[in-house]
Amino acid sequence: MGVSPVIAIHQVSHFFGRGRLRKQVLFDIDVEIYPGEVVIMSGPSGSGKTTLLTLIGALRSTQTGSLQVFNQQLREANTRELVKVRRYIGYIFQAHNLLQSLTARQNVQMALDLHVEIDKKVAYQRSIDMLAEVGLAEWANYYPQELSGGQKQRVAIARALVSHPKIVLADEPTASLDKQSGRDVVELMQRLAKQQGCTILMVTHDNRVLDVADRLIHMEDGRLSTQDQAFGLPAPVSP
Ligand SMILES: Nc1ncnc2c1ncn2[C@@H]1O[C@H](COP(=O)(O)OP(=O)(O)OP(=O)(O)O)[C@@H](O)[C@H]1O
Repeated sequence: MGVSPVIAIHQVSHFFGRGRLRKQVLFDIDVEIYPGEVVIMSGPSGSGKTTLLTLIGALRSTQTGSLQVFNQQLREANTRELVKVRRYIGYIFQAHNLLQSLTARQNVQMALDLHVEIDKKVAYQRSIDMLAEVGLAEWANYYPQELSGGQKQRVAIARALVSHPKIVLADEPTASLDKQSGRDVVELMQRLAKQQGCTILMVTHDNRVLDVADRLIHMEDGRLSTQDQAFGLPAPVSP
């Protein structure tokens, strides 16, 4: 028996607006993503990448087709089911949306608040350890405005990974970072994901980081095309 996909999307379309303003932004999306894969999605601005990411993240309702995450069908799922799915997903979205009034450690620990089974002391220690993993041990008690862009992005990564999610969804995690910090951030995500065995789906325009992917997928005008291998190389022909 083969490994089952952690994300299975079949014939998913998406529409925004109503009546005359109704506009289709996703067309018959079909894709399966497997445990432990690092998948990078590229594509022009406005092509529908963020929309697809928020559907997979159970942050928006699936309107048509079938979208299964951890074998849970998200189309017509109720709030309780959606919340349950979200608990196993780490989100790294644009502008890192850290809470300015919380320290780096508190921002990270917040992600564990959903997990009532984790004792507060354990949550505290795990947050400190996770910050150390991303190279910010010394910065745990600093506030976001005291950190550089790259450091803030690393706090966001620590927050996304501290609960050991099964899936990490990242929307342009290297935006606003210089070349080296962008590289560092992506390699860090890749390393931590491999350590924790989680799946990463990352949207990026940044050609400099494509090589961390196991697979590239491309969105254009709401349609997804896939390539079997990173770098768009043709698949080897079997003898
Ligand atoms: N809440 C919304 N209401 C109406 N239209 C929307 C909404 N969100 C996105 N759109 C439209 O849907 C299309 C796809 O947007 P989406 O943000 O998914 O693209 P994207 O590929 O992520 O772009 P970018 O790379 O610029 O973030 C765009 O035409 C956008 O204007």
